[in-house]
Amino acid sequence: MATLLKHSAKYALSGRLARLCVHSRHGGLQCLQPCLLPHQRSASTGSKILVEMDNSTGIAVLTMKSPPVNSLSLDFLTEFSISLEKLELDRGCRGVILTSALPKIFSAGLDIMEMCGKSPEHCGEFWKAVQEMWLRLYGSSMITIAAINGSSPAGGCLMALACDYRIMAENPKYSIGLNETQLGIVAPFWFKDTLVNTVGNRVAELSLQLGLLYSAPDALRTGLVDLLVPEDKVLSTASQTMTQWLAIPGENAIGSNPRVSSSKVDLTPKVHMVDLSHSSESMCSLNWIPWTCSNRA
Ligand SMILES: CC/C=C\C/C=C\C/C=C\CC/C=C/CC(=O)SCCNC(=O)CCNC(=O)[C@H](O)C(C)(C)COP(=O)(O)OP(=O)(O)OC[C@H]1O[C@@H](n2cnc3c(N)ncnc32)[C@H](O)[C@@H]1OP(=O)(O)O
Repeated sequence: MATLLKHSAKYALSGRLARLCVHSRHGGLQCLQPCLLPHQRSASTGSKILVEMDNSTGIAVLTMKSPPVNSLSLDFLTEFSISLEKLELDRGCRGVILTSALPKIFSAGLDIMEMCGKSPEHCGEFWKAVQEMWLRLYGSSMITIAAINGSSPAGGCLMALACDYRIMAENPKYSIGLNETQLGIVAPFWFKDTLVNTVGNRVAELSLQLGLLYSAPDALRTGLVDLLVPEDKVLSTASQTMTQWLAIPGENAIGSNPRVSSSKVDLTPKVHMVDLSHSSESMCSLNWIPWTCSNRA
């Protein structure tokens, strides 16, 4: 199943990303600029994402750096998916740590401005980009660890949930959760599935119905995150954890598919790209998103 998803995700993405790459060669899209650092490290940075690859460990750190709150705009999501695809294609990269460069914020979730008074075409494109981000992260054959060093509501929480493991700063001021209902939105079924896979049915049910945002300690209690550590240890703990995970036989294990993360087998919700974009268009044309309505009033 994971292989299937991975291939279908790759198929779904390759056309779009290929187009974007061609586009970028003509200068229309932000280009990731490679540069070399000492100790077998390489880095590439776009305007919203920094990717640092350590070739000696096979671990890449993908740092979101889009002030003020790393909101998931169309540009952000596109750059994110391109960065992840590049790592996926790099046979030397075996693990990705996702973190934020911003103080106090991991990601504020979907960019509210992308959902205000936009055309159905833009909404469709935006929503497709949200799906692509999720497919790419959840279906990744690399080990993915979220180093959650700040608050992470809604789509930010989804990003973390799409990773294999979540380490959060033990700051009680930081919160995380799928709070969509508090905003008058229904979390799509694949948000729900991703949450259920992590915390189980009952916790997911309560979380979604009440739109709960959990403090870091409560997130640990419910299983929404796997580990709390002091804020200044989030990244180093993520690296140590990644090293442990990478020591588990995977690529060379008997009967395994190369680089397919076994933890994801049979857990993958089925997502149909066309169905979801279609629903986003109809929701949009119905002014279903409250921000859209209030902005037009
Ligand atoms: C029409 C739709 C088209 C297609 C979609 C189709 C279907 C969709 C169907 C369903 C979608 C359901 C899924 C939704 C998932 C989501 O992610 S919805 C977004 C939810 N996000 C939030 O609710 C986060 C809101 N923000 C916060 O809680 C806080 O800002 C945060 C804790 C992140 C940070 O707090 P703080 O440090 O105090 O900062 P400020 O609140 O002062 O914010 C600083 C500036 O950042 C701006 N900002 C905050 N969040 C967002 C955001 N999500 N998008 C864009 N901008 C954001 C905020 O306005 C401040 O800006 P300013 O300084 O005032 O200019």
